[in-house]
Amino acid sequence: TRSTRPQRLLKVVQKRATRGDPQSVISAVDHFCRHSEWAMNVGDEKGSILDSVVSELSPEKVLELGTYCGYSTVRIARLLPPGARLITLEFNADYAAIARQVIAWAGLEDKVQLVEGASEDWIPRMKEHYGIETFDFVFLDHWKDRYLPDTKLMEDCGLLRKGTVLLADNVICPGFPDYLEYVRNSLSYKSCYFKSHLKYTKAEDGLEKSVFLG
Ligand SMILES: O=C(NCCO)c1cc(-c2ccc(F)cc2)cc(O)c1O
Ligand SMILES: [Mg+2]
Repeated sequence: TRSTRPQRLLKVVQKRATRGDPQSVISAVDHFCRHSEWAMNVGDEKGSILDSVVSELSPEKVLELGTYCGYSTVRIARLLPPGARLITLEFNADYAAIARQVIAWAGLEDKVQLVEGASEDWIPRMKEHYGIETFDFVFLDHWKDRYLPDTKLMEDCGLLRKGTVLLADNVICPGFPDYLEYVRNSLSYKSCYFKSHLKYTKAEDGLEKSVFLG
């Protein structure tokens, strides 16, 4: 049977990128998406906004919701200080299998814990399973109708602290109106919009950065 798009993306990474070199993995995926097939990763333009937010924060404890093929996982993990940890949750087993190999090819497996399963099942277990008190940075890039319930769940589980930064992909496309309304109107968040484009296209998209005020 025909290979899947994530499988073809992994092949390109293993063919074009150098083992242990995260930047070459990023470039290989960008090349694949720009010249071969569109894929739903954050892309290079929004990716550099993600890079600047992570670099500025230098977070110790990071949560990513929605791994897909591991592109943003690699973008984030390559910028983390020594000893920092990234936990990434992926519901789709096929995506998780590919992402593990992409993360390993980048040589970042020591910084990244990929957890397969539903975010609503795993968020309540972060403390007991992974010894996490609170997260410094959360990247939301999973099912758009899960952004708001999972954010409320993180609040209820005490996983956010004063100053925790939430960065959400896809403000416009596919979009998440309920989450946007919440973080922009809640007194518990200071929110701002980084305008960009849907990866490798002219369509507008953007990232919403929201700081939890406690
Ligand atoms: O569903 C998404 N993510 C969760 C599953 O991994 C997702 C979708 C799209 C997208 C798709 C189809 C289209 F026409 C436009 C955008 C883009 C993204 O950045 C995304 O994260
Ligand atoms: Mg996205």
